[in-house]
Amino acid sequence: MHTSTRTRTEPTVSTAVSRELRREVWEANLRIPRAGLATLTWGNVSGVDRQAGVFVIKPSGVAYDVLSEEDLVVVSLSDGSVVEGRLRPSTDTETHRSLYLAFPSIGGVTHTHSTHAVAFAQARRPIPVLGTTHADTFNGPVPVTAPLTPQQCATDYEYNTGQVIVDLLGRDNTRAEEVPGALVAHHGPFTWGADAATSLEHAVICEAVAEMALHTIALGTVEPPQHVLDRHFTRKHGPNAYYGNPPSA
Ligand SMILES: O=C(CO)[C@@H](O)[C@@H](O)COP(=O)(O)O
Repeated sequence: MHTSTRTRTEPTVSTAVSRELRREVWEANLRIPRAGLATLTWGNVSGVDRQAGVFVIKPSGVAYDVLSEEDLVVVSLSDGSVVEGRLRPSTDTETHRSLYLAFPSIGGVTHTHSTHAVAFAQARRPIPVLGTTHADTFNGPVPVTAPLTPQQCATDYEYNTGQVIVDLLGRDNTRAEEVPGALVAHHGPFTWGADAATSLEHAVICEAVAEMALHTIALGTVEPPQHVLDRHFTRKHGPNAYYGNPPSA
């Protein structure tokens, strides 16, 4: 189903999730190709409604240019079953679910195969913090997991792909908030955030800092001063943040 020739279906009324969440997840998925983060259909975004106990995710293998809001699939957070939708959900659905279950404050997850982040994942190297662009968003290197074992691949492969990230972050929700993404070894980046749109934004940043890091490594790296990095992270996060303006301003 990689082609762009699927015809759009007529909208149906959804009952399992709000129109707002469905719209937000749909828009975040459309931003994957617009941000240059995916070849073909190599990326997916989801968003969770914890009160309803479900999350909404892109269907597997559907081209972004024909993806409709009604194509999205609603999945149970507790057991991964499809609650609503006529298409098969993303093959990465269980990875998203394991991240939602491990980190209670995240509201959205994005997975892509963006080129520079994948290069680090394939080299099995974390993306190092080399400057303030990185430190603005990630309070530390973007870490890389261990490769999955034969056992982890044989059973529950996609769920285990999430679990190696969860293990990497020590099952620590605060750490997941401060480092909102990780590289799965030989696979690629998963990022998350307070909602689907923020998880997508973190995927954009992850790719940008990976590209910058590769260029810096080619030139020769210099250890950045930690106090400058800390200053940048705290400008945007925590009680003393002062970056940006509220949407209403
Ligand atoms: O890793 C892969 C494929 O190897 C997937 O993330 C990517 O192709 C997206 O899959 P879906 O179309 O979401 O099932």
